[in-house]
Amino acid sequence: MISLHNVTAGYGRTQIVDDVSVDLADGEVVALLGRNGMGKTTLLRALFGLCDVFAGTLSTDDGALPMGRPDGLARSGLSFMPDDRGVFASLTVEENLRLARRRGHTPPVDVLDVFPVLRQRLTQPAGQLSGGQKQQLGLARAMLAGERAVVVDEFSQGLQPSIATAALEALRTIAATGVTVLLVEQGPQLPLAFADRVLGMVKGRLVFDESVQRLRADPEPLTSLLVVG
Ligand SMILES: Nc1ncnc2c1ncn2[C@@H]1O[C@H](COP(=O)(O)OP(=O)(O)OP(=O)(O)O)[C@@H](O)[C@H]1O
Repeated sequence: MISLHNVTAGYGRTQIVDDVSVDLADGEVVALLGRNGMGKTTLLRALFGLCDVFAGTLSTDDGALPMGRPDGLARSGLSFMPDDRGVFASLTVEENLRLARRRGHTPPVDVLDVFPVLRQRLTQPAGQLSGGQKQQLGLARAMLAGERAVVVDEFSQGLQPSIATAALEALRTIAATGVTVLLVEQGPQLPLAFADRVLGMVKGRLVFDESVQRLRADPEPLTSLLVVG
């Protein structure tokens, strides 16, 4: 279990994320949804120290995790793909992948099978990749590094639907080994097909926490969350 307690965060004096608490189970695939500007990215950034954290804690069953310390979280097996994808432009695809790999940890998927274009471009600098290819490299890196949790912002940005589906199938396989997966996604389609649970954010607060099983039967709450009223 990964638990966030009373996380409040923002930029400078501006508070964006407002007192967010949530538990994420081992092996669970959770989608964080909400309209533009509601604070989804800021919540993920808070965990990994990429904005100002005013209050809150992050913990697992084993104890507290160093919220806001990307190096400490990486050592604890939490990986993060930020919205700019977090790849090293001057390093080759192969070097980017090698740096993400954790010693002693082999994910249950071969990322080069999930993203075949990366195999063709192993020797190319990541900076020369297209936007969609960088997204695939960022996801591959997150999959390699996430021994305990994989956290991904703007999951399907720039991905062809078939690649997004392959990536989600891979993340499900990874989750089946007990890794927690948390994804920010724009639309409801992929979460409804692949996630276990949907969290909804409005104006920095989590206002919605529902199993996908229930949402498949009645998607109306999702529509209210995502459509500008
Ligand atoms: N670096 C920043 N400095 C100040 N305000 C920011 C910064 N980044 C984002 N914000 C503001 O924080 C609020 C929440 O933005 P955030 O990116 O977290 O939302 P989001 O739900 O992820 O939306 P989107 O899907 O558009 O990325 C917005 O009002 C945004 O303008």
